[in-house]
Amino acid sequence: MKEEQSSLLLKSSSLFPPPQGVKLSYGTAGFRADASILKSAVYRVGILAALRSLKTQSVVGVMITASHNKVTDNGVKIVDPSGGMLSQEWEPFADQLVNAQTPETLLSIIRECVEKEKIPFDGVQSAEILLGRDTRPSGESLLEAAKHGISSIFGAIALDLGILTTPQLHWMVHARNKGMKATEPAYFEQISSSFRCLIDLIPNGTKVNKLDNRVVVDGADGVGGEKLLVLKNILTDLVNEVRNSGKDGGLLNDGVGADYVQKEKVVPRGFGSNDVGKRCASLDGDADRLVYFSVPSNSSSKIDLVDGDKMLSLFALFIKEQLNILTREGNKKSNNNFQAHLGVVQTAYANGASTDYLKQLGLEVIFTPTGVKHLHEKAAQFDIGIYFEANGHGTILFSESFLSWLEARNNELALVSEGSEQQKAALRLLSVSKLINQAVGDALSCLLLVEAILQHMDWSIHKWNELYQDLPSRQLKVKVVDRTAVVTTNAETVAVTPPGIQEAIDAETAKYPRGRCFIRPSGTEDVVRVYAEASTQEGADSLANSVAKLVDQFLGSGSSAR
Ligand SMILES: CC(=O)N[C@H]1[C@@H](OP(=O)(O)O)O[C@H](CO)[C@@H](O)[C@@H]1O
Ligand SMILES: [Mg+2]
Repeated sequence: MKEEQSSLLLKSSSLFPPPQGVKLSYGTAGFRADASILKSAVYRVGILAALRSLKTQSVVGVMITASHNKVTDNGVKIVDPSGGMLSQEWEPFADQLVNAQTPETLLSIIRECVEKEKIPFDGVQSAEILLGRDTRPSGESLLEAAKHGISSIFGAIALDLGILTTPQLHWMVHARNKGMKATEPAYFEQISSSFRCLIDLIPNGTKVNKLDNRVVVDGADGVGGEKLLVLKNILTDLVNEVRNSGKDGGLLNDGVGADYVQKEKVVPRGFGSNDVGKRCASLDGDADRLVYFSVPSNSSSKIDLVDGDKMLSLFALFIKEQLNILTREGNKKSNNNFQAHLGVVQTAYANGASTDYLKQLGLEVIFTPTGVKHLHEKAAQFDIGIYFEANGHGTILFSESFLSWLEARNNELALVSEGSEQQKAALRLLSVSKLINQAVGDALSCLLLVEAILQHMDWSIHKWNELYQDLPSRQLKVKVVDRTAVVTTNAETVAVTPPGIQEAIDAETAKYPRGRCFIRPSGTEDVVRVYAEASTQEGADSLANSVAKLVDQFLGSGSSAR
């Protein structure tokens, strides 16, 4: 590393001293903490992003968001050239970099990484980083810190894209590296035109959302609400109303948003008994999660939740149907056949009833630890891989080889049987692959796909919800002295430490019919999470409470709270 580069790094890093006595770690989705202590971390992530871009000789992204967390929190994560999460191999380096106490240690860690990773670091190669942030008030100054980090690497360029949803930034990084247009209008154009294609391909052609039967969306008072209003202007018959759009002064994620709705199973602010029977949906604070819900007639605040597992089931059913049409009878004559391997990926938080349902459909179901980075990696191993977290974060990945086969098959069918059911099925799958975000779970594109499939099936939200009945479940958070004392294995379903806790959980679980329970340390909050399922709600609640007490006993003081 040249002398000028080293002194530039020493000088600029001295402007961003790390907070004393704080250790941050690159958790489930990057660094997250109270925004007031994040400047130094974000500055250093700027440096890291520039190094990653040099290493991969591609465009990378930096997103400043704390998603569903409270408005005073913020966070930062890197988007890899593929549009996915930062390669997990680089996470330890991110931790070291962010926790280095002095500019000199920081410099020596950078030097080590440059050497180990053989990063072309001569100031000749250039790095390019796309920057985005959500609507948090702290976002602007944190974004400036990221720019400082980037510009402390010679030849690195930062492109500030302003306020974006997290999936928009992922989509743009993916698009840029594929040589496609990576702008917000290009994003909206792609998702809205592929949505229109799906609608045009609805059997018998005619169904369009009746005006009084359009979805009502809770925007979590965040960036998703703002962007959905843009989409509403492009697809005028899509959404009935966007509430909590962030424009009317409501506080981000405060009694609103997908996380609140999914975990508390109550209506978000601004919804109530007037909404009985309507199809409602909720985005999270950075619009990478989506859940649906309806308000039952006997209640003003309780909801019937349609979560990520149900979305996964709906998508799986639709894709499977299209694949069946494409490969049935008349098709066998074609020399151009392909047995597409369709698989689904879930985490331990998936409702047990959803897993049973997916297996009944004949699908291969794989489990990974929590966090999209794990699910995405597994889903990418299928020709078509669908992954969802129960909280509504997920997408459908199509392999390059399947897509090229599909394009060729579609062209072949267009010649021999244009407009046939087979060709329509091919076109539907092609449209889904363009509509659904190939980089990461995306609430806006998932909303469009759900809306298109419900119209295709001519299903109400109730009919969709009846695909299977969720097993009653309960989630709790327990504050403990040191959550890292909990170490898990088997896709987080078994706690290896502290010793004896798993046996105690098993003994408790065995008391409940259809009981299932696990604990794990959160990667985004300073808590241990408890998840319990049982055949009744009382059972699930009581199992979760007993296990929360065990966590308290084994891990030291803290109060358990929902
Ligand atoms: C139970 C739960 O919902 N956990 C969420 C939450 O992670 P934790 O590590 O559980 O805090 O935030 C992650 C990032 O948004 C998301 O991927 C994950 O599913
Ligand atoms: Mg989110």
